[in-house]
Amino acid sequence: MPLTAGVVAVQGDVEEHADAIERAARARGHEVTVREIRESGIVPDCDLLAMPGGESTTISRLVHSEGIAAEIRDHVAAGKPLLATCAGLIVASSDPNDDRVDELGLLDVAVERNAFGRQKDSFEAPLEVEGLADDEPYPAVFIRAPAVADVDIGADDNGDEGGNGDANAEVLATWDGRPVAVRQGSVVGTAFHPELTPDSRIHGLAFFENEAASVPALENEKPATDPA
Ligand SMILES: NC(=O)CC[C@H](N)C(=O)O
Repeated sequence: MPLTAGVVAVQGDVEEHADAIERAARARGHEVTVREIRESGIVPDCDLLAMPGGESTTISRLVHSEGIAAEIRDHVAAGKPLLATCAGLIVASSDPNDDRVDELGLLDVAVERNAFGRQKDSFEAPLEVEGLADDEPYPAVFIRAPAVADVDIGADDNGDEGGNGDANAEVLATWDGRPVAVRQGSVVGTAFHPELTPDSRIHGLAFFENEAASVPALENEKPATDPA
């Protein structure tokens, strides 16, 4: 059975995420169909989900108004993998430190928007990322990126449904002393844009090498831990 992947397509690098998902999946012997998500009704069919960057206030407004927010929460509650990048990480967090963002509360972390300042609007950094298929630094592209300000802040305090079960958020990578990649259960969040490099190891980590996430097994499968 081919996998179905969804990319939240209200804003951001939708095609680039779709390409990275296809590369990561095919390298592991999965066929994958990628669907763009602009309205409700698609997420329930998806095995994997990516929520791209863009502008977090806009993305959060649209995922709620289109009825996608509740479906993303159900997806995560079912243990299916979600990769949330840059503004997607802000929206997935439990505390965006900004009232204009209506967060999903899927990662028990607080974030700081635009944490790396104006001078460094965008930059590339070689990151050591825990859990990658090999030890090569990951070439991470940061664009007006957030950072994680606090890990494990517990359930969100605004009464939203969601949260991420009993798992703790763990830091997978830091830059400049600040956490920039985190994982909690089946959710991986990055402050950077893994879709903007040819290196699909972050997509591989989020979707195929995360033991806490459920992805349908391949038929006649060798274990999905085989590095690509
Ligand atoms: N590249 C991005 O996704 C930038 C995120 C944006 N600075 C925000 O706070 O929403």
